[in-house]
Amino acid sequence: MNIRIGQGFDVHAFGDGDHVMLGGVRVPHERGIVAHSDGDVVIHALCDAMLGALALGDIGQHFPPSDPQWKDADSRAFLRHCQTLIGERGWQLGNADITVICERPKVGPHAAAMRQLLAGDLGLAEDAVSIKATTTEKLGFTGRGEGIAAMAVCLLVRA
Ligand SMILES: Nc1ccn([C@@H]2O[C@H](COP(=O)(O)O)[C@@H](O)[C@H]2O)c(=O)n1
Ligand SMILES: C[C@@]1(CO)OP(=O)(O)OP(=O)(O)OC[C@H]1O
Repeated sequence: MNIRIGQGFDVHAFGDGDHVMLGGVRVPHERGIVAHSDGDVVIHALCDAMLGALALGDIGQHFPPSDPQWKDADSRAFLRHCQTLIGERGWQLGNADITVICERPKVGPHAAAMRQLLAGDLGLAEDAVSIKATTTEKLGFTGRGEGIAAMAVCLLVRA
């Protein structure tokens, strides 16, 4: 087969702070994120999609939350690592589609910046990186504003 598909999902709770990192973009918010790293759910979900397409486990196996090396880490380092793994195995990322799930912050105003940054990091055209967002109509933990979630799907093609 010359194509592979991968999917990823991540959740983080809101905590103290004044911003959330989403797709490498610092988004002002009245809450922060509880996480070992910078808590970027967009990048974590995307990394899990990339690792899933390679059947190489998940982000926690590559960057254990018990390892102080990853405390407050910039999640873009995880993304670059996953991109390297893809290249080493003779694949290249075709496209990625990501959905952020939260009531707030509003993602739409920051989506273009996220696409630009992620596409740059991944060596892709911006139209190969999609960022979408939805609320859960005030239902569940995202609806109550307790946390934020992201889902990602990606396609790998033979290099
Ligand atoms: N955090 C969010 C959530 C949603 N959006 C945008 O609003 C649209 C409507 O959301 P519904 O959950 O009511 O369907 C959605 O399609 C997004 O365009 C957003 O930007 N940020
Ligand atoms: C990213 C890592 C890094 O230690 O920790 P967290 O920032 O807590 O994020 P999570 O989505 O739980 O993924 C696990 C870890 O790999």
